[in-house]
Amino acid sequence: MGIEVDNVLVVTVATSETDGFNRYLQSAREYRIQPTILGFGQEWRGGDDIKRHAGGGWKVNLLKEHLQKFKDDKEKIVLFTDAYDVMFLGDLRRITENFKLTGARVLFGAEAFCWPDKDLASKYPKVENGKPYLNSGLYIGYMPEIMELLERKDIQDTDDDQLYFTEAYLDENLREKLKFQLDHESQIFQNLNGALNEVQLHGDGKENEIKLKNVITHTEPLIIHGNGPSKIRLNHLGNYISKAWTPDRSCKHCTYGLINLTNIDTADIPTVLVALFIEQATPFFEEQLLKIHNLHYPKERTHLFIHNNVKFHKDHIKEFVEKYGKDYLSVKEITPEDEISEWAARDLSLDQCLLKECGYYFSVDATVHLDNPYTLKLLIEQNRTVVAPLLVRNGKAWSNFWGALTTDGFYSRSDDYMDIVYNNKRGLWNVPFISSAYLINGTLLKKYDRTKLNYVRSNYDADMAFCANLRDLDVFMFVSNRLDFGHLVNPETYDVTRAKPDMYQIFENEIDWEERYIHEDYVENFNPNNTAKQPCTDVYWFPIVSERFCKDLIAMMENFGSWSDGSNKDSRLEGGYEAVPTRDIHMNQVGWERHWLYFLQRYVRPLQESVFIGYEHNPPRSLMNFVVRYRPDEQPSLRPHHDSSTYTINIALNQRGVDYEGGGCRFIRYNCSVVDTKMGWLLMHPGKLTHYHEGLLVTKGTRYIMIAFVDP
Ligand SMILES: O=C(O)CCC(=O)C(=O)O
Ligand SMILES: [Fe+2]
Repeated sequence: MGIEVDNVLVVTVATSETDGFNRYLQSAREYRIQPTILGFGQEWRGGDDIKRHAGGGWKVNLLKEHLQKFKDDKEKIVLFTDAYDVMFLGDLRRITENFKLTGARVLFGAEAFCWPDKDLASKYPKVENGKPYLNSGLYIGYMPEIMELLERKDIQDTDDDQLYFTEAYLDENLREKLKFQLDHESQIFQNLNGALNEVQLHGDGKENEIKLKNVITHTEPLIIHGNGPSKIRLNHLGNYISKAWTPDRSCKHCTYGLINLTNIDTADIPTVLVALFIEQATPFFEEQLLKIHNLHYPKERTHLFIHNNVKFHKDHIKEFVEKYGKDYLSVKEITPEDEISEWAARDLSLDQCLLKECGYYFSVDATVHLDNPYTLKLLIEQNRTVVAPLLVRNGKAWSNFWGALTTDGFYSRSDDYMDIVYNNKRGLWNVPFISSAYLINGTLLKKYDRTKLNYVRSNYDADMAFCANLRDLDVFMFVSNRLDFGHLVNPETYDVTRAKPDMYQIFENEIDWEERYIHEDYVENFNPNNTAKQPCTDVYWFPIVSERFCKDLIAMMENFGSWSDGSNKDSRLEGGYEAVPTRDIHMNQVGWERHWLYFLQRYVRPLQESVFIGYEHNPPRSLMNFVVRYRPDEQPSLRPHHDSSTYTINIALNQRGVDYEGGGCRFIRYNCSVVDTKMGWLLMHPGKLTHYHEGLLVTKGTRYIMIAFVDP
């Protein structure tokens, strides 16, 4: 074709560095295109709102002025594009080749809507295929024709540029004279508005590039323009196209603009305001706080802002602040008594960040567990205006981002949502909604005050309002799953009217539950190099639950308080009679039976199967599940007996020598006692025939054990 790409002048207008502008530049760099940027650093003069196409005459005037010095170069080609909502998808050679093939001397992008004056639609020539109407965000042409078009008549800065070019195009004589055409079928220009269903992504393994195809016109557009309301879709496509993410699954745009905080003196590390929001009672909150505290980021560069709206968590916050508060640069605490709403508190936290001249703002909700202590550092190093770590409820598709939006701004699932949530795809994703935890660069807070950047909007909750505002400001929201950062706990069934409500969360938040309540050495029980401890014949001894479990279970029982009276009459049992009564409380009396049975199946059964080989009963059946209390002045011991079980488990809930003296379990046939029981360890023994046993005398204090008669 004989076109020198350096004879193409690529021009755009951008007044400031926005996320969209950075994306535009990155796409240009990807195809070795060097655009000239007009208007940079200036106040926008082209009318109210660049995005709505109203106005924009300034762009025409800037270009006209800029081209003066080139206007005698008749062979020069001018390619004009908008900037904030445009990406290059191919290089200048392909763009100019396709241009030449059209035979036009001036070629504008086409779109589905006649804008800004829809009454002009009837004046347009009919087209068979493709889009009929002119869009002025993307165009290309030879210098003489472009100049003639630009100089056709005066245009005010605030006049509408699209109307200006439309009028020229609708002038049939001029159209003929300038060989002025529209790219109806997107040979080069893809305006996205009104064409959302026409474009698809196709992986091209050979070129290791994901290509945009127009499946209606069967073309591969080379420049895309997210005009009007199609920006959200462009943001989505932009995660892939322009080699942002390649078919070999590498995230190329992830590494763009990274900064490095390693080897920086602490004094030079940017300050961060960590804003913590406790808006509803949330399980495993103590761990949540510790994970924030354990972030590898200097505390002397960290401000804390805490909005606690939940009385239940007051003590957690109090303890935390008392213990660690002094480590931080500052701590600001808003309590439930302050009665400040979520949106107001979030607004306040942004102001607090400004007040402290923070480098970054990091918002974290009570449900967020930052398991990766490098999260904050990594997010800062990612160097985006707004970036969230991907957080997902364990084993669920519930996450802290939305991949797409409905037209009224609510949740909609993008085609890649599951792949991202399950980490089938790893990368940095520009999405329309994030929540729960996100980092904001302090420069954004300086740029927009609380009239633009806030958490208030009717019908929207605080998060949705904030994201809607960010979208309106064309600020990108990225969510990253380049690494694992943490997870979300599920607060839905958390019932703080119970004593120790976290104990009840074994189903909804199993992994957190396990982390807190299962003995740290539990997995060692399955280490093939270990043989199970056997303090008496066929009595096995396993670490199973944490000290916290023991304490919480005792607290659940003592809170309930109605211990049985130790007589043979027991209305809780089917027969109403207990031959060998203890002072006890059954699991079902504290609403914990279902949980306990699950615990038996999940944690106890595998232990049983590992020592009593060949006996399998899944799920284990157990009707008698209870906590026993021994006291010298109440019931201090239990006479010899058999249990109605295939096997019995007996968990020590407190400590001999600390909480009580004496006690233990004696197996009479073997003349063998286990007295040095260990908190959180269980004894497992056959219930009948061979293991006739008794509970030994407690001489001082209180002994608690947890008993289950499995498979009676
Ligand atoms: O005190 C003990 O350890 C034994 C308790 C017992 O055997 C039972 O409750 O059935
Ligand atoms: Fe027993």
